[in-house]
Order: sequence, then C-alpha cells, then structure tokens
Amino acid sequence: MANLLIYIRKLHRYAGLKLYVPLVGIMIISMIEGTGFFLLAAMLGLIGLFDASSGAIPFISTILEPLRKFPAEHAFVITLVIFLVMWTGQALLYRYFTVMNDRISHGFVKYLRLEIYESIMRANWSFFLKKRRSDLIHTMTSELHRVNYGVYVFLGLLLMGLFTIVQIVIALWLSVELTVTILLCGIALALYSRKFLKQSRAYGDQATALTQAYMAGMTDHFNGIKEIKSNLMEQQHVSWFRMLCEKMERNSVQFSRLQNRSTLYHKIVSGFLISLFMFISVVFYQVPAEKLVFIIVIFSRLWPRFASIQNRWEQLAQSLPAFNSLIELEKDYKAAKVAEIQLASQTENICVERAIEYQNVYYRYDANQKDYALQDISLRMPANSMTAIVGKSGAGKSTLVDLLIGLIEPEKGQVLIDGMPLDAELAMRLRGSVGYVPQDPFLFHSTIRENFYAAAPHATDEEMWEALRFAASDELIRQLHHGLDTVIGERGIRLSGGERQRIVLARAILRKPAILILDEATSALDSENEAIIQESIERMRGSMTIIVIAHRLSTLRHADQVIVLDKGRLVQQGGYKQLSTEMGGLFGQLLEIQEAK
Ligand SMILES: Nc1ncnc2c1ncn2[C@@H]1O[C@H](COP(=O)(O)OP(=O)(O)OP(=O)(O)O)[C@@H](O)[C@H]1O
Repeated sequence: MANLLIYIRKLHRYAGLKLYVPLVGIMIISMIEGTGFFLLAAMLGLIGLFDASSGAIPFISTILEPLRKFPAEHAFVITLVIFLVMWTGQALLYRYFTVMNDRISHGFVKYLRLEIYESIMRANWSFFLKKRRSDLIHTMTSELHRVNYGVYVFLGLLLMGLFTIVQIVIALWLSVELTVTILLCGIALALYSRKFLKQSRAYGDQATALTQAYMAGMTDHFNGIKEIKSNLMEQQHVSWFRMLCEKMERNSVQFSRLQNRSTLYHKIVSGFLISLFMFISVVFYQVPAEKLVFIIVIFSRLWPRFASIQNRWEQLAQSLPAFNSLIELEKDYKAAKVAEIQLASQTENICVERAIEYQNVYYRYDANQKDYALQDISLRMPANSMTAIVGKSGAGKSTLVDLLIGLIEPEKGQVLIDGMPLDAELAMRLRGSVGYVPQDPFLFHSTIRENFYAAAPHATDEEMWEALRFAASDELIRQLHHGLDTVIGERGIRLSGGERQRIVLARAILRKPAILILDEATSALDSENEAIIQESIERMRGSMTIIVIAHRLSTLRHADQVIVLDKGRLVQQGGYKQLSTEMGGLFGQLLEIQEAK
C-alpha cells in the first residue's frame, strides 16, 4: 500500500490541482442526482400517486410548494422539464469530468514512461549487467500498464467513495435507522471480504512472475530462433510456451472467479437484506407504501456501490505487485545513476593529448566472487598510437576497453586520461570522442542514413560515402536499390555478418573519433575486405588513438605496441616483432598455433 501512495504522490506532482477538479465535479453530479431523486418523488406526489404532505419523505413539501402555484397539469410538465434539464446537465458534466480524468490518467502514463526511460538511459553500465533486458521491457510495458490501471482504479475508488458519501447523506436524511443498518451490514461484509483482497494480491504476484517469464522467454526464443530451428528444438519451446500460457490462463480465470465469487456474496446478501427489511417494515412497523418504495430505492442505490467498491479494491490489490516492481526498478536505477551529467551531446568532448594510462587496475564483475576479470593492470597507450590487445577468450580484453570507455569503474587502481583520473564526467566527455565497434555490432531497424545520423547527426552524404569507403562497404551500398536510404532489417539481419561489421565500422569512423576502438571488428570479414580495412586503418595512424582487439594476430602486424592478457593479468607488452620472438611468451605460442593452422 505504501508503494501505491508513492505513485499517488507522483500523480499529485504531475497533475497538481487539476487532479481534484474531477473529484469536485463528481461531488456536484452526485448532488444533482440526489436532487433529481427528490424531484421524481415530488412528481409522483403531484399526480397523486401518494400523499406528499404526509412527511414520510423529507424535503418534498418544500419542492411542491412553488409548483402548486401552477395548474396541476402545468406543474407536472414543469417538473418533467426541470428533471430533464438536470438529467442532461448531469450527463454532460459526467462526460466532461470523465474525459478530464482519463486525460490525467493517460498523461500520467506518459510522464511515468519518460521518467523511467530517461532514468534507465542515465543508469550506469553495471545496472545493465545485472538486469535482464526482457525484465526491463516487461516493467516498462505490462507492469507500467498495470500501475496505470491501479492508479486509475484508485482514482475511481476515490470518486466512488465521494459519490457514496453523498448518497449516504441523502439516505440518512430519508431514513437514519435503515441507512445505519445497511452501513453496518456493509462493514460486516467488507470485513469478511478481506480474504478476497489477500487472495487478489497473491494472484497479482503470480501474474507479475508469469508475464515476466513470458517476456523473457519470448525475447530468448526469438533472439535464438536460428539455433532453435537448426537444432530442431521447436517442439521443446512450444511445449514450454504452452505450459506457461496455461498457467497464465489459470491465473486470470482464478482471479476472475474470485471477483465473481465476491460479487455473488454481495448479491445474495443483498437479496436477503432487502427481503428482511420488507418483512420487518410491513409486518412489524406497517410502514406506508411511499416510504417502502424509498426503502427499496435507497437500498438498490447504496448496496451496489458497496459491491462495486469491493470489486475495485480487489482489482487494486491485484495490481499492487506491479507497483512494487516499478519501485524496485526505481531503487535500482537511482542507485546506478551516473551523477548529474549532461547528455553527451551537451558536453564538450575531450581528446587524448598525451596518453591513456591504467595504474594497478583491478576489476571484478561480482564483488562476492574471488576471481577478478582484471588484476593489477598497469600500462600506457600513447596518444595517436595503435595498441593491440590480445589474449585467449575470457582473458579480459573487452573488460579492459569497457574500463576505458567508463562503462565500468575499477574496483582498485585508476585509469588516467592525460594524467586526469577518469571519473563519470570525464568518461562522458571522452565517449563523445570515441568510435567504438563492439564484438556484436548493432544496427537500428532503419535506413543506413538514419543509422549514420544516430552517430553523427550533422554528417553530409559526402562524409557518409567517405566513411563507407574507409570500411570497404561503398560498393556494397551502391549496389543496393535505395543506396543510403535502404532499410536494414532488425539488428541488420538482412546483411551478412561481415557486411554488418563494415557498416558499423563506417558509422564509428563517421564520428571522426579521437579514439577508435575495434573489438574483434573485422572477425567476420573475408581476407580481401579485411586487407582493405587494414590499409584504411594504416592511413589513419598518427591522427587518432587506435585500440584493436583481435584474435587473428596477423592483422596486428602494424600495431605500435601489443598488450597480452592472460586470465586477467598483463603478461607481455611490447612491439609485434619483439613479442613474437620472446622465448616462452604467450604471444609466441598463440602465433605458433595460428600459423600451424
Ligand atoms: N557481464 C559479466 N558478468 C560476469 N562476468 C563477466 C561478464 N562479462 C565478462 N565476464 C567475465 O570476465 C572475464 C573477462 O571477460 P572479457 O569479456 O573481458 O574477456 P575477453 O578477453 O574479451 O573474451 P573474448 O575474447 O571471448 O571476447 C571472463 O572470465 C568473463 O567470464
């Protein structure tokens, strides 16, 4: 419940006083409705259906007094017209305030979406290392939707509460004993129905876990669809999916059954109470007919409200776990927030003038584990030189680069840029000068041009073609029907691995980076294209700091220095030639293995 209040406060922050306008409006509407009820009674009195002067129904004689000045048939028509005006006015007001309420609710979703998305975008890399992407998508879609629904239900409850209070006041005016009895019965039933709320909450928890598994499964399966199909694993996945869908269906049916059960109880109790009142009123108190009619009217108006309130509480209880998910996510991204740093485009980029240095750097992905991904790394990469990082798989090469980009921070030791410690702000400014091609290059589902604009918003066509030439992909793009305006599929799937690598390389170059980082960036290329790119990189030497991670050691021949990592430690460092002749060194061994192939 505390989490719900957090969101109500957020809603207040978002909507301000506007939030209360529909509430006041609904109060007015319920008062009009109440007055209409008296007017209807007056009308019945006018046509002589009952004795309006008996005082059985309060307020009636006050309404009738001015009407009696008119002839009976005119008074009747006047009453009808007043009733119609009030009815229509009430309907119009109801529409107005409901639309206003809906607008607030939709605006609030937009506000939440933006708040969460921006915060996630500003979270540091460690946040993403810990989170499953499908969980983030799940929270941002279904859970956010449930939170909005919960807030909507809560506002509805508030409105209904106000409406009911007005109705209770009117009912009290008509008959204190009867209203108090109905209220007591309502309270008793609400106490009994608490177990439904608890159960609704449990179904809500289950729904969260199931939709989370659904989203995670879908993401995994579609990402790995090629492996699934090639290894004939479809049936296995369909069975898993069927089982999950059955659980989701069961969860929804159970919740719906629960809601219907509580509605059923209300209906049965309602029938029982109304019979009891009628019996007592007629047999013991000989209540007049007109009052009896009003007993039924009060009851039929008040009791369904209790049922409806109960129903909404259950819906709210079912959506509470979604509030918890969002609050948990909020806690995580707040903890992972990268100080108050301007977005990259608003900061001044920095270049490396002298050198990048690592001083006794240690890094672990999990502070609870004893193994370090990098241990005691000290090295220097001079500005505008080319440094190659080699080592077996899992040696720590990508981790070394992630530390330089500032995606992760050393547990011990420090990274220095021209002697300045790389803190979050410096990392952000440095990233503006970095062209980075990761192992698994990513292209947005959009045109090549749009993909380029994402990296360099002001790039001209000429610059784009120049970058494509650098990456040996200009011919490839020229052959495409729409050239730069060709849409490339999701994650560039319509391109081969090598073609994708070349376009991502072109995108990195387009930024005119001061530091170019290539993490296995040419691994999928044929030797011809690789040679073209090697030449291009060669031409760039001296104008930017180049860091290359490669398993194919022959491509590193031109590097100014080679850094060899093994199990997170720096084991060799020097020129290519020097290391290849170093006796017993890991580099020599790796070279030998590759040459033997
Ligand atoms: N997100 C992560 N969470 C936990 N451990 C990780 C994570 N990423 C990498 N590691 C571990 O850190 C170590 C270094 O990984 P890293 O990716 O830097 O190696 P690498 O030399 O780049 O390997 P490869 O050549 O296969 O890409 C490995 O033992 C790896 O298992």
